[in-house]
Amino acid sequence: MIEAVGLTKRYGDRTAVDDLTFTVRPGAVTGFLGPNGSGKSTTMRMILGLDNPTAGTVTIGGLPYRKLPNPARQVGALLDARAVHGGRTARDHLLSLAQLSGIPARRVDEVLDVVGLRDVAGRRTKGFSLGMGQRLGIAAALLGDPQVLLFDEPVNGLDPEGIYWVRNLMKELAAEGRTVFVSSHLMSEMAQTADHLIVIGRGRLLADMSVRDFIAANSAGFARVRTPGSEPEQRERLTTVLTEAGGQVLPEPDGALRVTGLPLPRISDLAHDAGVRLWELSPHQASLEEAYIRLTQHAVDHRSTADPKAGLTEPLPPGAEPPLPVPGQGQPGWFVPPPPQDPATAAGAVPGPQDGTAPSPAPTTSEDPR
Ligand SMILES: Nc1ncnc2c1ncn2[C@@H]1O[C@H](COP(=O)(O)OP(=O)(O)OP(=O)(O)O)[C@@H](O)[C@H]1O
Repeated sequence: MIEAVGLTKRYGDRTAVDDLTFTVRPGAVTGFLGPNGSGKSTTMRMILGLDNPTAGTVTIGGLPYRKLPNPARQVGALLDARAVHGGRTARDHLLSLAQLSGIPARRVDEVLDVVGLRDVAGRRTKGFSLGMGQRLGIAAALLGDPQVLLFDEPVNGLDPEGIYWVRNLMKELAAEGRTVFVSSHLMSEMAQTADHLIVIGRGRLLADMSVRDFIAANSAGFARVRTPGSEPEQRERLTTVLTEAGGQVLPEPDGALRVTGLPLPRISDLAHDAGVRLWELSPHQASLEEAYIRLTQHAVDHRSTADPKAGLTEPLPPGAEPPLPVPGQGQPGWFVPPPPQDPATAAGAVPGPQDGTAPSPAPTTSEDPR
């Protein structure tokens, strides 16, 4: 188990990690998510004793990393797969790590098998592809058969087969009862790998909840409705009746209407009663990726000025609902699902700096299985 309490790191006047409190439990894959520069690597380095916190503490199994009796046997980490002596073979690299930590040499061949590098174990690592380097880094993390594993962006540079393999490996390690903490800036990746999510933005905690709760709290459903394009008055009439019936209606750039707050059969009945013909009435679900973008949109340091999503940081007029996205359709400024309506369903969501409230750790419900 990893426990951070009030963890803070400042570099000069730059606060990289800001008062983070969270727990990473065994038996689950915990995804550590945040935009570029949000403080994920800095947090991981502090967990591993490579950086000293400016304030707060972080412990592994109750002890700071540097106080662990035999850290390599208890904690394995992949931080930077390129941090390898290129003149050494993969086997020699792992052998030297094993010797440093008193790990038997036979374990090297075991981990080479696990990561699928046995056939190239005698090759110098400077000729390795990015994916082979990642596999070697993962082998090094597994060397001491540790109970706690940290992986910083482990699928970077991997092909689809490699990504699939890493995903399954993480799940297997967690199923064996290990603590698996994996950073990524890709929500789509984490949604498929992680059981639990810790989301940060500009070093601050934004969410600490299960993937299931995150989906329940952030996936928004909506209906897409289209009337005959040559009859704009039908579209206007439909907008009026749907709004009067309590729906929220937003025009889409291609002429369709996006409707929330009314079930599909009700939309159909209202259109029929108003004498409006429908050319489309379809259900849609806002994706988790879009929910993640909404959560972190005010915590992004670097944004392309040519990015059409830049529009989503524009403040909405008072009382206006943010428009909903259509998955897979590029529509400027239309990417963000609304926040969950019922605060009870958003358990674990932590107020972020964007709303001016102080962040606080999420309530935890599950017991430490160890
Ligand atoms: N040694 C350092 N000196 C000064 N600033 C640093 C140092 N290390 C990190 N930072 C700053 O701290 C912030 C957090 O960086 P960090 O690398 O932890 O983010 P990250 O979430 O891992 O980003 P990425 O997804 O891009 O890897 C950034 O603004 C970074 O520039």
